[in-house]
Amino acid sequence: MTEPTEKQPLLAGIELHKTYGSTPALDGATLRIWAGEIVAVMGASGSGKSTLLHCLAGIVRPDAGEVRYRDRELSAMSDAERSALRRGEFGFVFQFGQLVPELTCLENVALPLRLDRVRRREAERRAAEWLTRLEVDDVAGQRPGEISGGQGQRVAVARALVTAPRVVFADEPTGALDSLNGEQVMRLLTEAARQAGAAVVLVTHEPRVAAYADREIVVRDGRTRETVLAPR
Ligand SMILES: Nc1ncnc2c1ncn2[C@@H]1O[C@H](COP(=O)(O)OP(=O)(O)OP(=O)(O)O)[C@@H](O)[C@H]1O
Repeated sequence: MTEPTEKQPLLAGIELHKTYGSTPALDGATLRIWAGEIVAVMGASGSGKSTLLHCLAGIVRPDAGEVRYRDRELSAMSDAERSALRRGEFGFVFQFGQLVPELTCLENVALPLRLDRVRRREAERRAAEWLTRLEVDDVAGQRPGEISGGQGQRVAVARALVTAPRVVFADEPTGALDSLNGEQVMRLLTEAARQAGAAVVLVTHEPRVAAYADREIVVRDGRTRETVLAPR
């Protein structure tokens, strides 16, 4: 694969259309993500934000339009290739951390590495480093049911970043948190992603959360519109 350049985005969804039954979710949405940038996808409930994120991440196949990661078209990949791409290059954070309740926080963060056959000791060493970066090393030995929502989201961010992804998809990562915890999660998520050089696609309807991004895209009735190009 060629390196993304100034002229080539890392990830692009072009003229995406997606209909669920008779409900149009995307109606010609276009979004280009450049390496290392943080993009907020905003819009009203039901406007198509999550569907756009799922198409870009190769989770949902658009009815029309194309999604390109570097120089590869996702629809031309086999399911196995797409899931390898998601595991190797992408990280995910959702509204409710979706940590495995039976595992400790350390084991949760180490899990993606273990699935990639990294040996336990090495996986747990790297997981512990990420818990420290997200300022939740003190909950390493606890299970998700024993920690707060904010701590859980920080553990989920650590798990998303532990595999050194090129793109982190975050769908309302602070949606279940109060504003103080939400701000903390956003600060740590964006600092960690910038340090790691990962791009972030951040779906949110909160302007305060979107303020952490370099750029905002608004989705309305399944179509995208760029509003702000803020200098860093
Ligand atoms: N799996 C699905 N099956 C049927 N309809 C769906 C499905 N996913 C989304 N939709 C519909 O597609 C439209 C866009 O939904 P989407 O979840 O992408 O919007 P959103 O902007 O992320 O909304 P929210 O902010 O409420 O999460 C909505 O009308 C929704 O009801």
